[in-house]
Amino acid sequence: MVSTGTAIVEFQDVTKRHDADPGTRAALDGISLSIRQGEIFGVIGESGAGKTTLLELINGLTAPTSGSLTVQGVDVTRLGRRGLRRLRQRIGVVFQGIHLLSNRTVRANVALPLHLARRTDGAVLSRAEERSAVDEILAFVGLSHRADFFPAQLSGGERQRVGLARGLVARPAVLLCDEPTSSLDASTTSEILRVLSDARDKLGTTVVVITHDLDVVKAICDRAALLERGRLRELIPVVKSDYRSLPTYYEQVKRELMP
Ligand SMILES: Nc1ncnc2c1ncn2[C@@H]1O[C@H](COP(=O)(O)OP(=O)(O)OP(=O)(O)O)[C@@H](O)[C@H]1O
Repeated sequence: MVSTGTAIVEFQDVTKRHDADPGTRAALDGISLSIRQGEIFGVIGESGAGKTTLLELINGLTAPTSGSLTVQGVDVTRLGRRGLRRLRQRIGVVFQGIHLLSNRTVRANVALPLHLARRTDGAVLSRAEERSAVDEILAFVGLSHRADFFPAQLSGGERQRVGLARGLVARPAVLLCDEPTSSLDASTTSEILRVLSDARDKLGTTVVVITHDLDVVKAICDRAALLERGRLRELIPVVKSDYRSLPTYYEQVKRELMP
């Protein structure tokens, strides 16, 4: 699926102050931008630029101090607790550190968002539907053979893919990812980028991804917002390469260490 051009997330003059003191710099200051349905949208900028705050606003984890923010046409600043819970069910998250439950299997970790939806809003899926949703998404991220493993038995890249499966299992309209490839080697990064590209192309998910790695932006993003000290410095249409053309780990070692 390609981007339809319809806005799915819209910031209008959004400012966020974490600190009530007007003397301190706002984490985000007068941000206006639209994220289009079906695109992979990068969020880049130096440490402290406001990237995580931007993601937390989309998810309703924190509220704007001023301005308006809509997700699928709904003004998130006007939502009560129940509305926010519903919003979060339509938004998958893969935050830094993943936080898998170490005493649960891969399958149980991935099923977690479905269980939470069941607890908060009654049974959404039957147990059989739930199991097949988990099986399908594990196949999608290439981890069917790890379903009954525990997180400690997995590699870092596999754990990250479990995090992506958990973020996608409820088939969210939007997937928010904070540094999904940090501290992964080149080949593992490529695997993660394939899953994100497939999520957009095959599941129609809109993906918003924070990254410090500009190769990641070039490989999968349609556009990227460059934040600087809380302001939108540039909105960049990305001239894409392809995640499959990223150098392998061996090629990187050769280039950097064996010139
Ligand atoms: N909960 C909070 N309370 C107070 N200040 C905060 C809070 N969260 C973030 N900030 C401040 O808001 C600004 C933006 O932080 P944010 O985490 O959004 O930046 P970032 O671009 O994600 O940084 P990094 O790349 O280091 O994760 C920073 O000055 C930060 O110190």
